[in-house]
Amino acid sequence: LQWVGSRRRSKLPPGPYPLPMIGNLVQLGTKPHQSLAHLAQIHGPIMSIKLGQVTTIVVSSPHMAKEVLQTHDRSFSDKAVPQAVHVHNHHNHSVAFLPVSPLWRHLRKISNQNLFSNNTLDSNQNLRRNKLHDLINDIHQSSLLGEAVDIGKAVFKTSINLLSNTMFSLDLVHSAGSVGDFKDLVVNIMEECGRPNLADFFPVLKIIDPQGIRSRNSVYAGKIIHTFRDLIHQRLKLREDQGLDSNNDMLNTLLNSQEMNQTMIQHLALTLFVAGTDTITSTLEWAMAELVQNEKAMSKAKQELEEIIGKGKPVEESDIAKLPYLQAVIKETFRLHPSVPFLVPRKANTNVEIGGYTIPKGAHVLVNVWAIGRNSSVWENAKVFSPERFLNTNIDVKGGNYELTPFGGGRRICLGLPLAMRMLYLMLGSLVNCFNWKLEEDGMNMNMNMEDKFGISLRKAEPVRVIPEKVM
Ligand code: HEM
Repeated sequence: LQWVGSRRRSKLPPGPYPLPMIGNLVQLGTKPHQSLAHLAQIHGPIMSIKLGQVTTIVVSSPHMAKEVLQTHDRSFSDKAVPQAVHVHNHHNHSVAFLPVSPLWRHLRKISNQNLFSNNTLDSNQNLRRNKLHDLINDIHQSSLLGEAVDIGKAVFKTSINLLSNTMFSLDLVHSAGSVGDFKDLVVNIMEECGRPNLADFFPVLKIIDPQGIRSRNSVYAGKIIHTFRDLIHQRLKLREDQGLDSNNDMLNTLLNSQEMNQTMIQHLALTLFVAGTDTITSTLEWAMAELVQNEKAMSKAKQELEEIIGKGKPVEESDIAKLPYLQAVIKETFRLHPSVPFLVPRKANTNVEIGGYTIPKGAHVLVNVWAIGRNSSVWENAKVFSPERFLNTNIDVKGGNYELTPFGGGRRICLGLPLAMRMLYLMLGSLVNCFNWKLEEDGMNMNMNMEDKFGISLRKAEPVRVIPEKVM
């Protein structure tokens, strides 16, 4: 491994330079977002690290993020596809990993039309309302029993069933008990994709798969793909028996599309389910963790909800625009705990000059949004959870404010952003307005472990377990 430094006007890689801190090298494997943020404080907002045959550029300032995501979007719009994704030919089918190409455009368009456009989302609000009510009922049952709720599990069940209803018109997870299996598969996939893999840096190791990452991921992804394959077969049988498909869902549309075959549908579903469930779950876990420890923010959020929609009621999508404090809580959660801390790594498709450096063609480019969110020259009291900082600003998360880009930006911006935002507001607002919460251990909202765990996404290392009390 070579630390090749961050000198201005240098053509990268000019090194090698000695790595400044061995501790950081060790940490690179387990907490790369933190150690690279630390190195950025010393070496500036653009760094280059060469491991094996791969040069990785890490940018850590809003200005550099803008260079990558907007100014040179075209040059950085392909993805650096990890070996972990080379399973079941997923890299050749997934909208998240395909290079910008006619197939990628088609998959984005068909997903937008059927899932994410404002018209579609407005027309299937009822689905989300129903799944939200299931969530509130589950939590109400726990409150009657005085049981703690594992927020991650509860939210994961809601997210996955919401997606499975939109796509397949059914609940994929029925009981709280069966959430674990599917959640474990998704979490394992994210962890394997984020794990440093020697085969990504030394191509000669690709066949050997020395850490077993590809082979484990093949098993996890295979299980999910089989589930979707069975669902597609059941639907085809139904269409054959009944002569028509009365389900008004995404599967119906995809099966009718000349441009999609069954394999493409399975991989699209895998991409959307994995990308969409882990990110939403971890964001809500962090938001609840911050709120239960921050009495002032929690009571302000409750007060706003009570005034605008009424005490103890679930949030409706039409309420969202009237809830600035809730919106600020979500933004503040994204600032401190972006669920995809480096975005999905990009790959330079040509030599590009940014900020005085030449990024070589083929280099991997990471935008450290975690570091940007905690940078004290960008944010006042950067370490403090304070939703108020967003109350009188126009900063939003839609890819135009480079100090806050949890969904990325440019043409590869998160496809699921419009759905994600609706789900986050609905779930967080309703959890806050329908229940009072205290920590499981002793009710003292002081000592929650706020350590994170890096996969490709950043989750809480320990689950958030909190005891609900129904608001009457
Ligand atoms: C809190 C929620 C979410 C966060 C923070 C998030 C974040 C991200 C990020 C950072 C990227 C990479 C963007 C870039 O490289 O510029 C991405 C891509 C993507 N996301 Fe999300 N995401 C979320 C929810 C969802 C949901 C709900 C879905 C779908 C159901 C989804 C589907 C996708 C897809 C398909 C891509 C790949 C797009 C492409 O490469 O063209 N995401 N997301």
